[in-house]
Amino acid sequence: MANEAHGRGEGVGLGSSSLDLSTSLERSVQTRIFKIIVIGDSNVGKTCLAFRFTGGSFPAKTEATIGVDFREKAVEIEGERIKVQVWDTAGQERFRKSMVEHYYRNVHAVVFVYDVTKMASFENLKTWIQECNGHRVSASVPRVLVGNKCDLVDQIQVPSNMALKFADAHNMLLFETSAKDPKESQNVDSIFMCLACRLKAQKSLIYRNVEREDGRVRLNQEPNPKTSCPC
Ligand SMILES: Nc1nc2c(ncn2[C@@H]2O[C@H](COP(=O)(O)OP(=O)(O)OP(=O)(O)O)[C@@H](O)[C@H]2O)c(=O)[nH]1
Ligand SMILES: [Mg+2]
Repeated sequence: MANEAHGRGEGVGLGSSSLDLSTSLERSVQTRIFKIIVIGDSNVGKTCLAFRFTGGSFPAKTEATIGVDFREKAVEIEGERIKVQVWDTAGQERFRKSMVEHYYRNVHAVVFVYDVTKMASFENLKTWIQECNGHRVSASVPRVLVGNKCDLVDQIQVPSNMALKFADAHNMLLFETSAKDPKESQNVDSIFMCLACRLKAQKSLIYRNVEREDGRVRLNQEPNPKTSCPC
């Protein structure tokens, strides 16, 4: 595993000038990019989870996310180098409303987060799922549920069996973890790695056969042969 990148977007545009387009397309021929969005109430720990996965640590201080923060990490799965692009979204309505369309556009996987010490954040998952469905995110887009802040053992309000039932009903895997506890860091990694493995095993996203016609670059999508997902 290597390489971390980070940026902030209020107007969203990971690519930059058209001059760079050809180069970035060439690069995407070699490296697939999986866009994973992290959704949930404010203060549940979305930023900390994204930071733990991409940066390997717990941030000393966070502020409410405004718009979206992008973090990227290059990983290797079965010999293939893949970029996992984590879109860490704002939970607060006032910081997110102009951005929502961007979050869901071409998304490859969704991570729903609640705080195990706040029942309201679990109950609000229904609203987050509705929003996601309302943006025509296909049923084939993998989704996982993450209960964060498990280190606060004395304050847990959401029992595991309740979360598991909800996850089952929505066809999601459940991860209960802590962005803060260093012992949980592998568990946090496995949230994103599991999704990346599933995405790798799906058809999709692979761009081969870059063709140039009249100076224009065209990319053909090809199905990827099935690979096994470890989770
Ligand atoms: N104890 C504990 N605190 C956590 C954990 N994860 C995050 N926090 C704390 O929870 C607060 C909110 O964390 P953020 O990651 O900023 O929350 P967020 O979901 O990104 O919030 P918005 O950006 O407003 O949507 C911060 O004070 C973190 O330090 C955790 O696993 N355990
Ligand atoms: Mg945040």
